[in-house]
Amino acid sequence: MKVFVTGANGFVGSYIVAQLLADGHEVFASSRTGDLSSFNTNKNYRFIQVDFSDPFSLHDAFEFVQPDIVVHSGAMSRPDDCEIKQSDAFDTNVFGTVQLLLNAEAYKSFFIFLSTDFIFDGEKGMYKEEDKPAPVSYYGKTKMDAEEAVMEYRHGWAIVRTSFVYGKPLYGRGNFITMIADKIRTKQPFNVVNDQLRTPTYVSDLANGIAAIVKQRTGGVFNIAGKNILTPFEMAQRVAESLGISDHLIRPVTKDELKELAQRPLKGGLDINKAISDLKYEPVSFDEGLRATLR
Ligand SMILES: NC(=O)C1=CN([C@@H]2O[C@H](COP(=O)(O)OP(=O)(O)OC[C@H]3O[C@@H](n4cnc5c(N)ncnc54)[C@H](OP(=O)(O)O)[C@@H]3O)[C@@H](O)[C@H]2O)C=CC1
Ligand SMILES: Cc1cn([C@H]2C[C@H](O)[C@@H](COP(=O)(O)OP(=O)(O)O[C@H]3O[C@@H](C)C(=O)[C@@H](O)[C@H]3O)O2)c(=O)[nH]c1=O
Repeated sequence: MKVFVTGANGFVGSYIVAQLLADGHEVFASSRTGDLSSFNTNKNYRFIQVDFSDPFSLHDAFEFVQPDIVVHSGAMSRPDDCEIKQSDAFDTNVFGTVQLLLNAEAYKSFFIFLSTDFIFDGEKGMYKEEDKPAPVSYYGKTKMDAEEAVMEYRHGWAIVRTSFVYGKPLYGRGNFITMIADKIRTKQPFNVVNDQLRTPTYVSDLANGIAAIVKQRTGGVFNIAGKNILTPFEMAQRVAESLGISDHLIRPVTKDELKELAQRPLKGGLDINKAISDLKYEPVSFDEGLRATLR
């Protein structure tokens, strides 16, 4: 299959590209800036630098690729940035997604969209696919709006909701786990929130789940996340145990003490039973994911 992947320079996107290449697909990786990967020796790999919120360059990219499948991972993915730069967040996360859908329509591409547990309000927790979105941040609102556009698409779509992705970056940005491991190793004082609940997702599991959807072209909404629910402080404690460091300076705080810019769902977390039954999704435990991330 010819697969067009957006956000390929990103933390998650780089793993999606690696997995699809390993599965033998022809991968057209795209990002706004230049290729950061070392995949260019692979005959099934091409890189296209394109801003998906620019209709003209995107039209040329699609005319060149004519993809069977689009995996749209690109986004303005930091909730605090989205809260303060809301027009940029809308242009990237909503308008950009609509531009991709309009171009995909011309080639009847199957469309896979990366979404988030941040579309929920965090009152209930452990959300199922059929639960009603009610975002508490502008980032979450842009992803909910983009989901609505994807659901109008007529040539086959899947929405992959995930949460708190972690792992060893290939070349994309770091993540909470790699950041906190550094604070623990270097004994830096750091306050970590202990009243938010998340289902941390090992990045290779997420890429595997997406690869299963690419292979089967299974339509619908899927929660692809980890199987354990923890607070970020509990995760930090597990990181310290995994590193065998007890004299670290990580301290628990409440979300009100942390004073994050964007509001985040208190009880996040995604129920993954549908992915387990429909996609044969089998995520590792958080401790297994940590070992792979920290080794
Ligand atoms: N990481 C997480 O914990 C979670 C992530 N998600 C979702 O998963 C997806 C991937 O997240 P993640 O890998 O962490 O994000 P990153 O911030 O690591 O990567 C985002 C990517 O999007 C690209 N991008 C942004 N704007 C544009 C644009 N206008 N045109 C082209 N490319 C653009 C960036 O390109 P460049 O670097 O070249 O500028 C970058 O490659 C996102 O949709 C995010 O919302 C959902 C839940 C949790
Ligand atoms: C910076 C900072 C964060 N934290 C906590 C807040 C948060 O719960 C956790 C992770 O913070 P981050 O800013 O890395 O991630 P955050 O933006 O909270 O994570 C979100 O990312 C986007 C893309 C999503 O879609 C969500 O699913 C979720 O993964 O760390 C602290 O406890 N102390 C700190 O000083």
